[in-house]
Amino acid sequence: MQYYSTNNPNQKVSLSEAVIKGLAPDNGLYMPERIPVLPKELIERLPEMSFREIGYAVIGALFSEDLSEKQIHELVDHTLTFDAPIVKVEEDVYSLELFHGPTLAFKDFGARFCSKLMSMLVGEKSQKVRVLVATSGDTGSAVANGFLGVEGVEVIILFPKGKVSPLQEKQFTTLGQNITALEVDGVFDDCQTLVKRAFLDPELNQKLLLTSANSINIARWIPQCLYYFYAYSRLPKNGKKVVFAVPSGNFGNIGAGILAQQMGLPIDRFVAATNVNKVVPEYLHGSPFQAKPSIPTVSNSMDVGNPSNFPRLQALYGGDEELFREKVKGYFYSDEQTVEAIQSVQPKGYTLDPHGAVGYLGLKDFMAEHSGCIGVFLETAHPGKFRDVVEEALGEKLILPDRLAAFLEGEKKVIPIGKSFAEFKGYLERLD
Ligand SMILES: N[C@@H](CCOP(=O)(O)O)C(=O)O
Repeated sequence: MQYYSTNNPNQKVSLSEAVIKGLAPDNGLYMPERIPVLPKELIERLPEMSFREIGYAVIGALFSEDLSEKQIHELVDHTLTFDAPIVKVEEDVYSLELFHGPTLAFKDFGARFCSKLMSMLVGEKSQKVRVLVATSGDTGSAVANGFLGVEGVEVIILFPKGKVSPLQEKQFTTLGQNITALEVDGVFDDCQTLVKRAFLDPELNQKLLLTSANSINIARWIPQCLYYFYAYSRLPKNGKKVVFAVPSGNFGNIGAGILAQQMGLPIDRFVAATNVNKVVPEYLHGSPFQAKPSIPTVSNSMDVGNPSNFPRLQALYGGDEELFREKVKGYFYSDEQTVEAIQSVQPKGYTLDPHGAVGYLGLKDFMAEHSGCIGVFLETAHPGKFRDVVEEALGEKLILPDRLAAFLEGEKKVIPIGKSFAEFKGYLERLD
């Protein structure tokens, strides 16, 4: 299978090149040239299959031209080491809990897959691989964890100073070893711009082997489709139309859901739910797409003003805006609404995190306008990662899972930098 750049469908590369480069040289995102459709019988059999069996079938359909069956099994086994249960919150409303991995966020799936696939494809390179990552909170910790101690790889994480939750920050600034955190005096979009410029800089690429573990890289993006298949297979549908509501920032997660749908998973619609960083909901309501500076919110992982994966969503709908707006419904919410959702759902016995709360609100609004649906919202991170916000909303202390509390022990180590590319480039040029 080859992968084309969203900026030029004729610009195609192999799986290996797409993964190692991360971003296409024309600044486009790589996309599979063909989306394989799974046989109907397989979709019908999903409820009898384990998460890993589903993984072998889905990843096999996408990668079997490039990887052996053994490699596909290794990749899936390495990735799916924890569950992604669906939990009933209300009648016809389910939470897909994606926080049971090592760093308690959905990014663990993609980060684990990405690190494994990269090590398979890079092989015994004599040159050190530098993984550059921009994070608004969760990607940083998942990638740091996924690549910690991997020989021949150095991870450089750029995060916006003061704009990620204290626990998220601890998760990627305390690890040491091959993980370095750069604290950028700016917003997430500045971090994302810096890493993208580095990938396109001829001098840097002459000297260093740079790649990405953000969802711009297909190795991070594609495996996120797996939990849509799994959740669908476990949902008691009772003949109702299935809707997924996805709290969205960089829009990779919802893109992976649309990929699953186009591979034959019978999802009726998607809800793209955001905080006040609402450029995509505005587009879905008919405005032209217009990137804007990001605004800090209580759901900080979604504080993205220029979502990287927007071109990928356009590509998935073949550039048909009408179809895109028909299949994906956009909603956005203020911090007050987010906090109210956390408060109103708690008495039902379920604790939302601020991102899941935005997804829940989007799902409820969609269901109020469309009858006969059953809905799943993605709980993208554990509420404990945002304990300041959640504890204040609920007026009670949260019990942190041990593996989250353990991060509090470490000492924060960062390199502060400004948001100019010259400064970042200077830092990279000094690496040996
Ligand atoms: N929400 C993200 C921002 C980066 O997104 P990615 O999916 O492209 O890595 C974060 O938590 O860092």
